[in-house]
Amino acid sequence: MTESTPVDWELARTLAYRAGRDAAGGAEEIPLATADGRTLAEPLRALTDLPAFPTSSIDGWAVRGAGPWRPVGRVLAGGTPPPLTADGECVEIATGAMVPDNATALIRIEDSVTAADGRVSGEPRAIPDWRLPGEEAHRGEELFPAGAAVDPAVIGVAATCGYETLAVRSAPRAALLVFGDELLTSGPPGAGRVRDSLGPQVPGWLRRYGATVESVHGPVKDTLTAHLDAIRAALDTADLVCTTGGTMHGPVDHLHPALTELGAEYIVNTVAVRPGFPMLLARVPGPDGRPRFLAGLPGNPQSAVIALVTLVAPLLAGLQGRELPALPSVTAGAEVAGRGGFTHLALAALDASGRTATPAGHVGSAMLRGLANSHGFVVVRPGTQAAAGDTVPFLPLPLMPGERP
Ligand SMILES: Nc1nc2c(c(=O)[nH]1)N[C@H]1C(S)=C(S)[C@@H](COP(=O)(O)OP(=O)(O)OC[C@H]3O[C@@H](n4cnc5c(N)ncnc54)[C@H](O)[C@@H]3O)O[C@H]1N2
Ligand code: MOO
Repeated sequence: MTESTPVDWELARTLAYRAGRDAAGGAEEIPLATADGRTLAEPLRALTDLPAFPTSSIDGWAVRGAGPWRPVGRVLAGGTPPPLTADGECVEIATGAMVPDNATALIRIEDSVTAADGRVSGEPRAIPDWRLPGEEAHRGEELFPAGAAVDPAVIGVAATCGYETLAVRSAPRAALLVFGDELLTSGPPGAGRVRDSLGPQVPGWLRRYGATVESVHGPVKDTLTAHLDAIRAALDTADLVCTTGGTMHGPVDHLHPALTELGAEYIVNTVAVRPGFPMLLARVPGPDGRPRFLAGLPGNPQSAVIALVTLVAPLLAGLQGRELPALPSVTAGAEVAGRGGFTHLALAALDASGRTATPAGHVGSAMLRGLANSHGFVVVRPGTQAAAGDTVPFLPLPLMPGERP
């Protein structure tokens, strides 16, 4: 039986993050439109001035000198206009069109009058109605550093600059193995059997933390041989294998013996956190010599999610070359008990302002109802407790906008 001293919760996050960062994957060049959710492997620099040319922001007239002006042509978006050659000339100009050389002002169509002889008069606005080259960015300027998350807006900026592809970190590949002969994969629970609630749930969390999910298998039979075979097969294609259940030392808990057999090295073996303390993270030699990781998530479903937010999220952040996110502070909406020498992660829902977190109900480690009604966890550090009104750290779940009322 493997006895170990639980690692402080903050330290466990840091150790998981560093392990990921030290093994961060290579870079790949992928089409821009497919880069959402990835991480920049190199700084993104402006390829040209932005805008790249003086650009009209109105429909109207580009004029030279004092009016009235004689129209000598028309310039539409996409064209390259000839210069205005003399004072008193103007061209009709469309929004987005390149402003001709020698233009001294732009006049909005609604601010202009065209006389019977065709000449145009009018007043330019006080704030010029065109955008100058380099107003948004200068050629070569760093717009986002390496390690920045790519989101739709970043993709938009890259497209504006003229990129077709982006150099991004390879997405970590994850696999999930569900242990437990008592688990049903269909129908309602009863007669000693429970439904597997982690096989269907964990892949979604892994994807939200930036991993691709290569395979999900389970329930894996409760024998050491079956565990070993399943872990070895998963390691063939995955950088990270997550297992659920079997983290303790019961008669059919085979994870620790399997890790010994595989020559794994513990990065974290049990964490001083409630719920979730039997969680673990190990480095396993991969078939190609590159390090692979195994995260042992406890079988109790809420504890499994706590292991994801505690160990797997930082590991994946590190593997993707991202920063370890700092925890925001919120106000506790009610008292949150401490857990002695352990950190307490208490499920809580944020109010509409996002600043006050009120502890949820139905938060037993075997329950998921509290999780599904929470935005994350209030963090109560060892030897402390939180009173209503106290400022406390908050560990958010990776939710999408609109997923909680
Ligand atoms: N003697 C002790 N026993 C236990 C302790 C302890 O300190 N001393 N700690 C408890 C804690 S805390 C946890 S957490 C669990 C962790 O156990 P395992 O990781 O070995 O998980 P299992 O024994 O396989 O399962 C525990 C529990 O969770 C249910 N389960 C498992 N997998 C799933 C799943 N995919 N979907 C839904 N439910 C699942 C399983 O049926 C058990 O009820 O150990 C405690 N015991
Ligand atoms: O991790 Mo256990 O409760 O702490 O379920």
